[in-house]
Amino acid sequence: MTEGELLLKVENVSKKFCKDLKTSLWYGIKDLISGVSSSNKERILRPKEFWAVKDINFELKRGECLGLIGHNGAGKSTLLKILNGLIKPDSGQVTIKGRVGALIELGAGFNPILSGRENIYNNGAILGFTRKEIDDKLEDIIDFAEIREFIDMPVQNYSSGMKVRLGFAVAAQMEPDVLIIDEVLAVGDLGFTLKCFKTIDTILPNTAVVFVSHSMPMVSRICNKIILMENGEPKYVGEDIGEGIDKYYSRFTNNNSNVVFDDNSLTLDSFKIKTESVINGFPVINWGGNLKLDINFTTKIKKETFCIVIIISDKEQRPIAMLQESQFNSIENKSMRVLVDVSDLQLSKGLYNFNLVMKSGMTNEPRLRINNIGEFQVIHEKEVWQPFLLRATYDFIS
Ligand SMILES: Nc1ncnc2c1ncn2[C@@H]1O[C@H](COP(=O)(O)OP(=O)(O)OP(=O)(O)O)[C@@H](O)[C@H]1O
Repeated sequence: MTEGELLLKVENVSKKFCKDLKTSLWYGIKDLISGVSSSNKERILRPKEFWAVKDINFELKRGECLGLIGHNGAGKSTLLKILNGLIKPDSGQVTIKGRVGALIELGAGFNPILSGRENIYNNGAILGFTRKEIDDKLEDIIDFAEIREFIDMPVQNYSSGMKVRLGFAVAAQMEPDVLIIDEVLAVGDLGFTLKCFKTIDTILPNTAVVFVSHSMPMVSRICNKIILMENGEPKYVGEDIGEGIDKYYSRFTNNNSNVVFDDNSLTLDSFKIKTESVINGFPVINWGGNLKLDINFTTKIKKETFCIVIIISDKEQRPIAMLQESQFNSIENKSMRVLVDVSDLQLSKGLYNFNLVMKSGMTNEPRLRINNIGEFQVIHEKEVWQPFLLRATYDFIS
């Protein structure tokens, strides 16, 4: 076993499906009769057919983890099934060296009427282990899955979480060379998910992992390569996880700001993020640079003290930071302009948006709240997913 050894090679893999079953069956019969041998025919779409996976290429070495991301229906699971040999591609080739452990669909690979224990033996045998070898691993698998009480119950009576526990325990404890994991991990509870990530960290140096997920924090946590799929096609393939994730998020961005609350005591005229460059439609701020905002509004009531609150959220709408609040006194029907400056912005690389809240400085009651009022991206010259930096001083005492 050598680190860096090529374990998985995917060359020009494509798979087409048909949108309706009747036509699909008809094409199947036609193909059987005519014997589709020419690769040209395989690359042509007939009416109602579409590419679920199109021209995917990548290589994965021992110790590498590939994150496969994309919107619903992008073709990720189909590609995993091709890798696992469950589906034959229409064109292209998959070369795998060594043993494959896969956790693809809930309960897939298990016989529902057999018990958990019997299924462990079945799966082990499929992976090429002898009965004695499985005997030696059995206890570890049952312990890892934490389902000892239910190990002799038919798998069809297992809960979703129990199926995923058993599936991951078998896939990971059988020392696979290539480990394929679909979103299913999300079904496990937090304790089990954390345990799975710990296991992936432990086995990763000896394994090539392909990991499908919609959770970008999970992808950025474990992957060192990424493929973004869109309608079956690779939209980004590379080692800059941050760039792949940004491209994924930018597909879902909507520039419509969202007025959540408005009591008509002031109107927002404009909210501008002042930057020198714009990439892919987003204002760009260099990591450690200055964030400048230019906000214009008109106050409609007099003798009110307003408090301005600006919150920065990430693309999953989690609040990440809040700017220091500030107060101002209103004058009836008066336009006001406020310039905001935040220096040394050390947010991680990625896309962010602002929520703006104007509240009464006296009662704290909200007057106006607008979500997703402006988006920006933080970039960094390094290709790593830089975490949030906290300034610290170190006192070395000898
Ligand atoms: N057996 C099949 N017959 C016909 N179409 C199929 C079949 N399996 C998948 N598809 C279609 O292929 C496309 C890709 O599906 P796939 O399950 O690979 O997407 P995905 O990226 O895994 O999506 P999700 O994030 O929702 O799991 C979808 O349009 C789906 O409807």
